[in-house]
Formats: sequence, structure tokens, C-alpha cells
Amino acid sequence: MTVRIGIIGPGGIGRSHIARITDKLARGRVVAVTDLDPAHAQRVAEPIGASVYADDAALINADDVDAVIVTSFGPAHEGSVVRAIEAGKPVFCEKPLAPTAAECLRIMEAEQRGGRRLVQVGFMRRYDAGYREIKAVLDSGGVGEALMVHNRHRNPSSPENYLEGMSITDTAIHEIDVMRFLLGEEIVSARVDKPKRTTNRFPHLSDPLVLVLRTTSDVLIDVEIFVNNTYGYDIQCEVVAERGAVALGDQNATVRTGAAGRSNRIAADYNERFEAAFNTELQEWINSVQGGEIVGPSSWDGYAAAVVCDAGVRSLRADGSQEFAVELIEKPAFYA
Ligand SMILES: NC(=O)c1ccc[n+]([C@@H]2O[C@H](COP(=O)([O-])OP(=O)(O)OC[C@H]3O[C@@H](n4cnc5c(N)ncnc54)[C@H](O)[C@@H]3O)[C@@H](O)[C@H]2O)c1
Ligand SMILES: O[C@H]1[C@H](O)[C@@H](O)[C@H](O)[C@@H](O)[C@H]1O
Repeated sequence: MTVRIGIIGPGGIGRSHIARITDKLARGRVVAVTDLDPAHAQRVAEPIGASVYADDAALINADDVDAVIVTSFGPAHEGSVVRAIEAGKPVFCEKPLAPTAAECLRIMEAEQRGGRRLVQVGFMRRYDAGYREIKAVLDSGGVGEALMVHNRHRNPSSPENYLEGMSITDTAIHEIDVMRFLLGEEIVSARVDKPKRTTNRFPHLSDPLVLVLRTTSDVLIDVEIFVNNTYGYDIQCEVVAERGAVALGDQNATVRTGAAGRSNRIAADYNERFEAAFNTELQEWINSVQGGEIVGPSSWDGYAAAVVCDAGVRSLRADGSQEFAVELIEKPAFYA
């Protein structure tokens, strides 16, 4: 059986997902598209023979749509995800599940009312070979307990509609989730330090930033967020443990050597850096829709990350470098 998929908001990442489902992945087909801009939806739908719908509700309720992918702006996610849950259809929602914890709580409530897991959040770093290897080393106990983690999240540039809090809710949310995944514990506090600003940013942005997090067992995590570095999409992570350290390798497998020294290519964007992870993530999602049981990152994971984002955004907006507590609700048995 082919999973017939409808896509809501096929902008940058949505079109990448359509291309991978159409050209690379098995057992999925994009049959429906909707976008705030109907002419854009038409342009996306035509080459793949998909139908265009006026809005998310019409697409979700179409008889030939088995499952839904949401790749619209973060603030639009809640409405579409809740509508998909109410229609009883599996929904893959790009990160963030929603920009605030309050929105994520409402999604979890709707999902629990429906009585079965339908939501997967697009935390694709959990599918990246490098992060998975770090997790395997930590889980094996070979380097002892993790003590600190240093992360760098650098983008070449940010679009004009990238607003202040998005450094946390749209960018650092990847590290927030992958830290929970690697360390297997929750984050209990967040603080944002604001260094000298780059002149390459939009005037409304503080860029770069450093997000400092602590976990339940007191692991200290720093995340440099720099979204206008001008040179490339550069993701780094080093976990410092009791008897060693384990870090992501260089971004590309090959290294060039010559009279000028050794060099490796820096990825241009998220597609180049995480192509394999996106493919694995969406293939496993299609497989789980077919199998009838959604197993990837859940609404709870989306919520837990959003609570940390709420604390980070409060710190970003506060004077100086203030630390804010992260307070999660008790985890519902539904998400055990
Ligand atoms: N996992 C990743 O690495 C990754 C990479 C890029 C983007 N994302 C996430 O994907 C989402 C989209 O990002 P993007 O860069 O593709 O954005 P984008 O601006 O390129 O595309 C968003 C699209 O959604 C449409 N849209 C917005 N609200 C809508 C609504 N209510 N109904 C229908 N269409 C709507 C817009 O018209 C636009 O075409 C964001 O949540 C972002 O954080 C994740
Ligand atoms: O939506 C994008 C995407 O998630 C990228 O992976 C991240 O590097 C960007 O900062 C973010 O804005």
C-alpha cells in the first residue's frame, strides 16, 4: 500500500520533503498540497500531479489523504496538527511542534482525547549518523558520565521574517531536543548570554547568542547560536565526559590535502548537512504510518523542548543574563 500524503505549507523544507518522497523514498506519494499562497501551491502541485486544496481543513479531510505533513510557519502548526488529530490522520509536523509550550499542551490534550498517537515531530538530528554514534558511545559507558556539552549552531544567513525569539524556538530547539535524546534526561534551567552583535544581522536581531542549559543531573550545556555567519551551515557538538570526549566529525566525509593545507567542505544549508537524516526520518515515518503505530519523536518531545524554549525566550528578553527554571508537567502515561 502507498501512503497518500497531503502537505500543508510547502516552502523551503516542504519542497525538499516532496522531492525526497517523490524521488528517493519508498511507499509514499504526495497527492495533495495547500499553501497560504494558492499560486505557489499550484506551482508545487503541478509537476507531481497532486491536487490543490483551499486550506488545511479541506486537505486534511480529503478522502484520498491518508496522512499529513505540516511544513508551514511555526505559529500555524497548532491549528493544522489539531485538525489532523481530530480527523484521525497521522501527522508529521516539522519542528517546532509549536513555538510555545501552551500550544504544545493543547496538541497533547487533543491527541490524548483521540486515544492514540498520531503526531511525530521533525527532530531529524535523532536520525543523524554522527549524533547516533555519540549516543552509542555514551550509552556504552566507555567514556563515563557526561559532564558538559559544547554545541555550535551556525547558519550563513537568516531570512527577514526570522524574528528575535526564533534563535531559540526555531534554531536552538534542534540542540534542545538532541541533548534530551543524547543524555536521556530533562533540562531544568535556561539562560541566554548576549555577546557583541554581528553587523551582518537584521537590526531587530540579537546575533550571535549563547544559550546555557543545565540538566537534572547537572550536566552543563552551552549552545552558540549564530545565524548570520556569512560562511556556511556549521553544526558542531562535543560531549565532555569523565574519561574522554566524543564529538561530531567534520561535516563531509572527504578532506582535501594540498600545498595550502588540509580542508573539507562546509555544508551550505540544512539539506546538504542533514540529507541522509531527513531521508531516514521520513522513510521511517512512512513505514510507521503503514504499520499503524507512530514511533518517532512525540508531542511530548515537542512539548518538553518548547518549555525549555519558553525559559530561553524569557531570558533573551530579560536584562543581562538571567537564568529561568524549566518546569514540565508530569509526563502523561499516554507518552510513556
Ligand atoms: N528540520 C529542519 O532542519 C528544518 C529546516 C527548515 C525548516 N524547518 C521548519 O519547517 C517549517 C517551515 O520552514 P521553511 O523554512 O520551509 O519556511 P518557508 O517560509 O520557506 O515556508 C513556509 C510555507 O508555509 C506557508 N504557510 C504559512 N502558514 C500557512 C498556513 N496557515 N497554511 C498553509 N500554508 C502556510 C507559506 O506560505 C510558505 O510557503 C518551520 O517550522 C521551520 O522551523 C525545519
Ligand atoms: O528552520 C531552520 C532549520 O531548522 C535549520 O536546520 C536551522 O539551522 C535554522 O536555524 C532554522 O531556522
